[in-house]
Amino acid sequence: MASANERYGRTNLLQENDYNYTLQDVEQANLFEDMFDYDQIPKITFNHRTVPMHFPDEIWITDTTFRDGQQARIPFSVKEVVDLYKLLHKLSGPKGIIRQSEFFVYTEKDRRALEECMALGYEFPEITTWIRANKKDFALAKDMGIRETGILVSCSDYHIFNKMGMTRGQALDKYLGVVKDALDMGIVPRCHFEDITRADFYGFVVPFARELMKLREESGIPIKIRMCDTLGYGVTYPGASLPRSVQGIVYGLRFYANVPSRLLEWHGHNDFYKVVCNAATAWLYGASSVNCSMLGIGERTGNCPIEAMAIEYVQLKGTQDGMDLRAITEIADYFEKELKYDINPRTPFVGRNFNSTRAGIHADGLLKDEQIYNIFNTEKILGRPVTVVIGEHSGLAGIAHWVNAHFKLEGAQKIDKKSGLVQKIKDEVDRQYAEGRTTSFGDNELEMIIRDADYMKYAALCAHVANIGDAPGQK
Ligand SMILES: CC(C)C(=O)C(=O)O
Repeated sequence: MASANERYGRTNLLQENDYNYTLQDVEQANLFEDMFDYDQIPKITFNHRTVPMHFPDEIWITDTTFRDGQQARIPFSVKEVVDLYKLLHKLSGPKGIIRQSEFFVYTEKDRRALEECMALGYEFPEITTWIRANKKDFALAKDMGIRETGILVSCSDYHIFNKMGMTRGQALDKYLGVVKDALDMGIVPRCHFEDITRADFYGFVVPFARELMKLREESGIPIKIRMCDTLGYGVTYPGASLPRSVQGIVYGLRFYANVPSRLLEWHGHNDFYKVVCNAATAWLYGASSVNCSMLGIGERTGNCPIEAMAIEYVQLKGTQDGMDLRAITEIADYFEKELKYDINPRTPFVGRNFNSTRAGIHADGLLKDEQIYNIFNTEKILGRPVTVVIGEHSGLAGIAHWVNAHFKLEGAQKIDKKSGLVQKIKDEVDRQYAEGRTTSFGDNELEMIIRDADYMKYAALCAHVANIGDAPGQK
């Protein structure tokens, strides 16, 4: 029998360009120990090769909350999946910016959640699955009316040699066999290239992708490649070398393996704080799709937060394209209230304090013109008015801003920092700090201070809020 090197060699591959990288069926694993010496912090190396940007005409987001996200928490109930899926649909909008969401189908409960979401009849996000790579699971997905499914095809030697105990040739044979099974059943395979940022790009990743594109050509079925930055090693610095260069990976798959943008998807993790920038870079260099989870839940430090990429989409495209960004706030509320999930208060776009200030000097600016200290009109776009947290340094301006926002006072109703009520609140706040308090004031506490300082005024403020149909209380 021909060796893997011969089988996947030059003659066996598409010949569209001069760079016909062929499988290097090496005897020893290449673990890139110059970059990844396990006893040291990994290194970012540079070969100073830069690649051109190529922003696809159409970009979108896919969701992995119910797969990678769910793996890192107590499993969701069927109702929770359905509720969250409805919010994803709302965020997605009619153009399907949140295009797909992947579901497990292992257990009875998984399948019930999937069926209930399918029964909603939404076009977006399309429901896809993630399955074990065997014929039984393919049949299961097919029977449930699933068009596309994810399959694990780990591609670094850490996985091929050290986890699966195979050679690259054996791994390639196995993966192609599984993909062929999916194609035989008429299912679109989404190949999850696990650990691509530690894989031999020219010796395994590109030759494998070329074989997949050959199968795509033969079958007419669009085989997708998901580039999985499993441990978050990807970097976006110009001239950084492979396998860590995000733009290098995307460019290489497009150019050396002829994978079209619409079949390329980036899936990152946040181990080195780079997950959002890496995903945006994947878009900018030619991947149409980035894979995310709500609030970035997922293994270890998590996945790329879907809300971050929804906002990034608008920044890059200059349009919301039908997305309802207020769904971001509803998702955050659902996680906090229904799932009892703690969101770090500083988390951009969803944390309690993402648009709040404690500094009196900032509050003073906010009182004069909100734009001075708020990133954008967070009330209009996300349903999150800018807030002031009352602490030791909030000052009269901060307290006045808090009263106006908390009791929803507009225009002439607004109270000024020189008002007697504001002074009384400040006196009490100062008194408590002078007695040794160190924490900031909660909304309820401040309400009680107002009630004790001026009961009639407090009753009038509460009546005002009740009249405009909302209870007081900032997020
Ligand atoms: C299991 C794989 C596909 C994954 O999610 C990852 O690499 O992060």
